[in-house]
Amino acid sequence: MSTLDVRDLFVRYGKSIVAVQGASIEVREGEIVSLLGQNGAGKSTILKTIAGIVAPLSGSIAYGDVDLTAKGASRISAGIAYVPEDRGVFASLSVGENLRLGAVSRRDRQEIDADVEAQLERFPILRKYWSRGASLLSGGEQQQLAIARALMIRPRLLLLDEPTLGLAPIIVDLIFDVVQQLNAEGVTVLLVEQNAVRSIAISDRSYVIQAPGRVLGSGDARQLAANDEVVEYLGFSPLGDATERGQ
Ligand SMILES: Nc1ncnc2c1ncn2[C@@H]1O[C@H](COP(=O)(O)OP(=O)(O)OP(=O)(O)O)[C@@H](O)[C@H]1O
Repeated sequence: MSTLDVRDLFVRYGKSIVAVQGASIEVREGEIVSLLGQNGAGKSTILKTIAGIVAPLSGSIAYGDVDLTAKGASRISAGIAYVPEDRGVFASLSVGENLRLGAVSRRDRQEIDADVEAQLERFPILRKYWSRGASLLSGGEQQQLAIARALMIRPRLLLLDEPTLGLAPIIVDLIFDVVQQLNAEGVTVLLVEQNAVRSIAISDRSYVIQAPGRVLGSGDARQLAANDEVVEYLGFSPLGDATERGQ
């Protein structure tokens, strides 16, 4: 059982911008956990630090017995895949080339082919546009490509940053469905989302993050709903009962 254990994380940009201030987060194997909060709360920075894109000032990040703050710690070897908010697809490459790039660290050619096929089954639009330049895809199609590419490392833990941001409702439904499907297949998911209602509904637990990068409260929908500060900050009760405020 590998648990992602983030403890007392502090992250600064430059000398003066404190983005994360003492956040501690735990994601147990098999869970869907979401990080919720307003713009600028520090959610993306927490995810980027776990993904190794940003270095923490202090604090520890461990996945099972792997110390992810150690120099040269490989997320890919640890089984961690990251889908950034900007999706990070290579605009000058085709859909197929982008997808195959996700397996660049692997040598098992036949299994890679099988995994490509599995992703094309999961996301039929990628089969349709296999040879098309990735820059020609819509935002929702690019998001599907970004998730499919991340899955090509066969992650045990998937980090998703705002996967539904700016997408049409039907694609938002598809992405939330995919997250649940992947979880049912055994992938642990840490999700940063603006869509707090949908995220809480599919998550085992959520962390509500308040600027600058502090955990205001955490737990399942019932526990969040019992926390007045969290309900006040979110502007609604996660249980959708009579305590609903402003939404
Ligand atoms: N590259 C950067 N350089 C300087 N400051 C940054 C940088 N990235 C983020 N910040 C600042 O760090 C704080 C946390 O930002 P972060 O993006 O982590 O928040 P967030 O909760 O993910 O918000 P959003 O939902 O808007 O992405 C904000 O004050 C933001 O302006």
